[in-house]
Amino acid sequence: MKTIQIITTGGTIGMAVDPESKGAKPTSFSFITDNISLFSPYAHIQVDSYLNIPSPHMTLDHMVNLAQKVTYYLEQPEIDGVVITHGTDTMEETAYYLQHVLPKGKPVIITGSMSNQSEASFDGLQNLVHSVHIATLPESEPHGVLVVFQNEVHSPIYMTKTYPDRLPFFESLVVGPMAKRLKADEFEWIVPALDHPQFPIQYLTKDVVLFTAYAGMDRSYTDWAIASKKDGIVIQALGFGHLPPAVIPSIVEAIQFGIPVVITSRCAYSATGTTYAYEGGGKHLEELGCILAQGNGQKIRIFLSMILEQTTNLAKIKSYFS
Ligand SMILES: NC(=O)C[C@H](N)C(=O)O
Repeated sequence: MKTIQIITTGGTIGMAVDPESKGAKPTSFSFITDNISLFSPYAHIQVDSYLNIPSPHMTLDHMVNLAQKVTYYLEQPEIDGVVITHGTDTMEETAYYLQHVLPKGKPVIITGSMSNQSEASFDGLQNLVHSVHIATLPESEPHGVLVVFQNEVHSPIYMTKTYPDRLPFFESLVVGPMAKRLKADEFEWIVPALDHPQFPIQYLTKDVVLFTAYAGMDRSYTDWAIASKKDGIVIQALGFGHLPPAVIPSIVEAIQFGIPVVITSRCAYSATGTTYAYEGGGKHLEELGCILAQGNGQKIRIFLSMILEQTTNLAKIKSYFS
């Protein structure tokens, strides 16, 4: 029988309705030990009640400390895999970070819930049992970090929270889920493990900001980023990666100051390209020294933060995005 280490960080899965405020707040994870018999067909579990915070409270420091804790457990010969509970709001950022920094070999699964423990629809127990099961499967091993939610298994590279209030909650836009749980304990593995760079970093010390472009945007956000000496700027630009002309002089200044400016798209199916040469078009932005990136803004921000721990050379930074 395999041993799976559960690490709690919080999220709705660790919440119940607070009688005073009548809203969901962090409570305990005792539902795990109360339901141990549901886990025992798959694995022996150990629970590290590490944190119980809502995921909007997650910081880069939390992610770094979590990665260190997960690494510690992965290094223990008696531990076969790790399952992390996490709030769904920023789950994609933490999952993406962990995927790029953790050693490969043993599965690491991230899960949570959309209903809290006071609701009849509480989905945390099911998601957690499925996650423990998936952490024991050899098919999970090449993937490294996976997100398990509502009978689907996702890659942190593509999964994103698409609906805050209804199914499917999470989707892997472009590729779809890596695997689906078809019925009791049967899985269909659909997409092979994806390639991605590994960063041998211990810390995230850089301050990278993320803006969304809009019709009529001016240079005030980017000017503020320059004046505040931010280490990097990511802009979810319009369409295929385009910006209003009023932003451009500030972008030029940022690049002159050595601040990398990374352009992604505010479209749900985010992609950028050099189709347009007009002022602020993708071709023009690239000529100015902007880096065109594929992926959503919140993940590109984590990606740039990791790269900046390795290099601040603009050409080298750009090579990570090719
Ligand atoms: N479903 C959830 O977990 C949402 C919650 N606001 C969180 O991210 O912590």
